[in-house]
Amino acid sequence: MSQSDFIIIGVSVGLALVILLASLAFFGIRWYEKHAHLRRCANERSVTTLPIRMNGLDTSTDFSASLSISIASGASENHQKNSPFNWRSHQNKEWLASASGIPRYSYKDIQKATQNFTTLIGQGSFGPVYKAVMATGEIVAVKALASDSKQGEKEFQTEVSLLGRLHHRNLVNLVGCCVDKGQHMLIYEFMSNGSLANLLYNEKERVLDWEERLQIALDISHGIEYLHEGAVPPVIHRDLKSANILLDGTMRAKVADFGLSKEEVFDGRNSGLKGTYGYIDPAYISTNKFTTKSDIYSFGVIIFELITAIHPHQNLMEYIDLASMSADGVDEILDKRLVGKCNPNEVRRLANIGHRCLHKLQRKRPLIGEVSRAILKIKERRLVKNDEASFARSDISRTVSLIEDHQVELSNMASMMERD
Ligand SMILES: Nc1ncnc2c1ncn2[C@@H]1O[C@H](COP(=O)(O)OP(=O)(O)OP(=O)(O)O)[C@@H](O)[C@H]1O
Repeated sequence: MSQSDFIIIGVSVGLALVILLASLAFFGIRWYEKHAHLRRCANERSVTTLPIRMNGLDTSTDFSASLSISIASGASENHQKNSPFNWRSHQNKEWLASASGIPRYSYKDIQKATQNFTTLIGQGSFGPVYKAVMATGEIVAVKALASDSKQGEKEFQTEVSLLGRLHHRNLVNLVGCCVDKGQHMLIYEFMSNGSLANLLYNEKERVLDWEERLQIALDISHGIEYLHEGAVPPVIHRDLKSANILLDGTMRAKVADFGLSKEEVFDGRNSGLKGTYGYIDPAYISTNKFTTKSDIYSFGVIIFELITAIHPHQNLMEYIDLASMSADGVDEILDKRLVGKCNPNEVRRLANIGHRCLHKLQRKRPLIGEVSRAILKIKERRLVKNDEASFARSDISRTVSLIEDHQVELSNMASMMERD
């Protein structure tokens, strides 16, 4: 090999090495940039999908399990006490409202909108509820936290954090809040037809017909479906009951009272269990584990309230057990005011869904998506039947008009023959 060959080989190897090093450097930089970008995206995503923070402390440490609305546990209470961002501090209140994206109103705004708090429409465990007309003309409901309510303070915080990110047509929307002059108030869209409990049990109210009840069941189911399967992380309501279902001016139902579940006293002792007597999943009472299937149980109770108009405090469970003994057992417990005014097959189908929701084993209860589909099917069957009926009706009218045409032709022919 000549010297020039060595030079050529040397230069080639050198060039190849330079190209290799340059490529390595290029791909190295690209790889680093890509990963840095992914890390940035992941951080942004964790902020948007896990936006619930308590007292300035991120509560999103373990969201592998469903987030319950009563996240204000003893542990978080300790955080509250120890945190430099104690929620009572002014800065944190500002942060809470602005971070949740909920508009904040001053005490004066609310005072004016409620005509100096003279428009009382109800009283809950959270405090009084007022009807209000905001400066924009929007009609709203204002829940004022009773100043002596410790439980309410936690619930207020949960409600603002949670509802700031939850929006669905079957959830009562939080449209604002007020943290001013030592007062805490939640502002909701106004539900002019009040609660389902009032409509079912107040004799002064008009009777809800079967179609309305079926639609209400479907609306509630869609609201829960959004909480369990649409929200990230999933949300368990924990206090589903007919008093927490509100109806708007067109009788569409929405689920209300997130974060407002209260502790119930059992057997005279504070058991620490959350929810309302008559609606609580018995499996939760024995295991202390509240899952989405516990909400399903409470919804099962509401389904039977819709069918029977019997309140859970009036032995509803015993009636349900009786009804479960035969396929048409539910006919016996159907709201008297609906007898002869609804399709018994539809009632039985809805009762069947209710029974499945009330199964004593949580794992045997359906998921909410399945419940929604089953209720929708009842409504769809009716539509198909109506279509068939109208189709049959249109068939008859077509036949009648054909006969009429033939009659006209025959009489024409007869008159022609007469003429001939
Ligand atoms: N957004 C709203 N629009 C119209 N009325 C409302 C609204 N929210 C609550 N109300 C009415 O105010 C009353 C009290 O409601 P609130 O949710 O405070 O208590 P509750 O659900 O009845 O009971 P608890 O607090 O014990 O669960 C109810 O009669 C309800 O009909």
